[in-house]
Amino acid sequence: HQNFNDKMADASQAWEERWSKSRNRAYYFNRTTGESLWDKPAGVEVKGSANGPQSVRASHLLVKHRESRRPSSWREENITRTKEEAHKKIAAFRERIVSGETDLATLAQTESDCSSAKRGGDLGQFGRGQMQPPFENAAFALQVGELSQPVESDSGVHLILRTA
Ligand SMILES: O=C(CCc1ccccc1)N[C@H](Cc1nc2ccccc2[nH]1)C(=O)O
Repeated sequence: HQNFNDKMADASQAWEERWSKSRNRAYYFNRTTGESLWDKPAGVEVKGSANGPQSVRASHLLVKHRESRRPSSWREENITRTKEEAHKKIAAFRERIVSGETDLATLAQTESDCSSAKRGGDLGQFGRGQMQPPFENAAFALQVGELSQPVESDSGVHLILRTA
């Protein structure tokens, strides 16, 4: 049988992050003891579950176009650019971010066609099932700090930065 110290060692390795659909927030579950905590337990490493993270935090810059689900935004009452023109704009924005000339949060504030522009594109933390599938799949595939390639959704063309 395991002595006390071994049992404690196992329990400290067993924390994993999960997503509460009811509360729309992450929580922490210990697979060894079965306990759940809302706050991240201090001083222990929390693994994403085996199949990737349960939730991510991301910011994005959206360029809408004439085929967007809602071709209007705080920036532009009636958006008429073509999808091709939107891709050109997004590619140019991505180049400026990758070159280090600016960053996504700064650009999103003036250029993003999403209301999150005011918050530097920050969408907060989200779990699966909340965002449009192409956006969700791209965001969940990013490492923390990684900038996506251009991503198309029904809303338009996005650049996504995973922040947590
Ligand atoms: O849906 C929203 C609001 C998103 C939001 C979430 C959390 C905080 C702030 C904003 N805005 C749409 C544009 C839009 N479409 C999206 C699709 C996926 C992710 C973000 C998106 N933003 C629009 O304005 O048409």
